[in-house]
Amino acid sequence: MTSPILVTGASQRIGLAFAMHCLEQGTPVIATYRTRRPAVDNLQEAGARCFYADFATNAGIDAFISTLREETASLRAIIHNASDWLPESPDSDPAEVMAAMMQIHCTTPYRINLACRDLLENSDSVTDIVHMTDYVVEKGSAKHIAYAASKAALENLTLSFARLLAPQVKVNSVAPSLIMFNEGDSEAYREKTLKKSLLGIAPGETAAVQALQFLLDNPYVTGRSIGLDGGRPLV
Ligand SMILES: NC(=O)C1=CN([C@@H]2O[C@H](COP(=O)(O)OP(=O)(O)OC[C@H]3O[C@@H](n4cnc5c(N)ncnc54)[C@H](OP(=O)(O)O)[C@@H]3O)[C@@H](O)[C@H]2O)C=CC1
Ligand SMILES: Nc1nc2c(c(=O)[nH]1)N=C([C@H](O)[C@@H](O)CO)CN2
Repeated sequence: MTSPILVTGASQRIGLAFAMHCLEQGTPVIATYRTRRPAVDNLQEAGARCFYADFATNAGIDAFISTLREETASLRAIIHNASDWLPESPDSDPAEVMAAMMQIHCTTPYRINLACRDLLENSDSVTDIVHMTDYVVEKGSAKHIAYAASKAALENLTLSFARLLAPQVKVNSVAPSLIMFNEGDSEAYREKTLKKSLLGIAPGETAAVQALQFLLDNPYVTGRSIGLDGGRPLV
């Protein structure tokens, strides 16, 4: 019996695309959502076990961990995808922005990895954790300072958990820059952002799905970050 892959934040975009990809490959999926969209119904109909989870509080994290442990005795992989891209703004409290960013991008993966490591180790084959970080870990961000810092913390978790869990569990990051725009992104923003990379495209979810599948398939990569950035560092 193939152990399931946990994908957090799977109600839309990259998380949804990877969850669907896993199901199409015949791999069971446990997916979390915070907003019940029609896509979650589609995911459920495709065979995923979908659970509500709001990681904004530690109680929310712990409630999901309890649900997960009731649901399965083993995991093939954990994909920490859930994320909020919060900018600094004049009407937001910097302390609240930093707390929210560290909660979703650092505390949530940290607590789930520690509480569920045995589910990954209860496997007769090597298993995986993947943290979805961000290109800005390398460069910082003037407009998403707390976000970038929290993703840098997540990147460091990759190093620590790779040390802690080897050789049974591989732990890596995928560090995207622009993958896909959000509804409401202006034409001016889109044009400006596309110019930030050598390849000048927004590749869409498939690029992220391919990177994630590469990490799950490759037996000799751990503690590393796969840059998914169209050559942005060279611009
Ligand atoms: N898209 C891009 O171009 C880029 C993406 N990345 C990273 O890749 C990953 C996927 O990106 P993308 O698909 O755009 O992500 P989204 O912005 O679509 O966020 C993914 C999901 O995270 C969930 N989420 C947010 N906050 C919480 C919370 N407190 N508790 C539980 N779930 C929460 C949301 O759930 P719901 O909608 O159900 O409320 C959302 O659907 C992210 O980690 C992102 O930072 C990095 C660089 C570029
Ligand atoms: N959780 C999210 N994180 C990020 C998103 C997003 O939509 N959701 N988008 C970006 C941008 O595409 C950026 O990489 C390019 O401007 C970054 N993080």
